[in-house]
Amino acid sequence: MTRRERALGVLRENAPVIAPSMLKCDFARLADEVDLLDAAGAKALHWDVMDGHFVPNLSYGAMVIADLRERTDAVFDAHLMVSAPGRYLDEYLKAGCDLVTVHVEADDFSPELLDRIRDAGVAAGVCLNPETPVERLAEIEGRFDLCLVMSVNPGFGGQSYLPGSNEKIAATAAQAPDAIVGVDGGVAGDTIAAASAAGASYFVCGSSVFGREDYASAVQDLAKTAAGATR
Ligand SMILES: O=C(CO)[C@@H](O)[C@H](O)COP(=O)(O)O
Ligand SMILES: [Fe+2]
Repeated sequence: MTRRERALGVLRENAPVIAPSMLKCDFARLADEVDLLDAAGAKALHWDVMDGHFVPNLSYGAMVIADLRERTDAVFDAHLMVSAPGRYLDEYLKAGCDLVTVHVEADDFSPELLDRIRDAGVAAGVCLNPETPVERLAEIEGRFDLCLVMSVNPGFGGQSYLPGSNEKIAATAAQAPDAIVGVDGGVAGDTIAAASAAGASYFVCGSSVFGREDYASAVQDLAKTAAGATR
């Protein structure tokens, strides 16, 4: 079984999936945070990679992700907020990521970039910034497994969920019915139900997990709220 097949199985069988955004964890205790999330039953960990160019912030890269890979079986999702994902992609594939998500707005984005991810046996994700229309998905139809709708401007955790994000989720689900629809930014107890009702099944949650003492109840409460939403 490829990493792609395993990851898509995990995300579909466990939907709605809460993926803690590691940007918001305590970096001084990074390995412990991964262990705690593993014990909390997190099915996916979302690694926000930032180059200080595509977004005005820096985070961590493939070497850090690789060193944490063996600590958990959770799906490793690398969200590449970098201007040149094509230049660095191989490092993330080698680091053991199961899902690699690239932005259509990146300088070297191309449909072939998504093919490279899948050819490596890894699930291909595509991400849309808030101002990017869902029509951009038409040119890459059938070439991605997950579409991540940014519900904040990328670069920082702890921002507020942008109005219009749920309409964008619904439009994405209509445009790409075979893909998993994810949402990233400001997803919390008061926003997750409407996002779920709009069609999202993969929820990146930073502050709403790491802001809680007990990660297991945070993940369970968010998943329960998402699952209880009616479409
Ligand atoms: O990609 C990003 C930000 O660029 C996100 O993954 C955030 O890190 C999510 O954090 P919260 O908004 O949930 O606090
Ligand atoms: Fe992210």
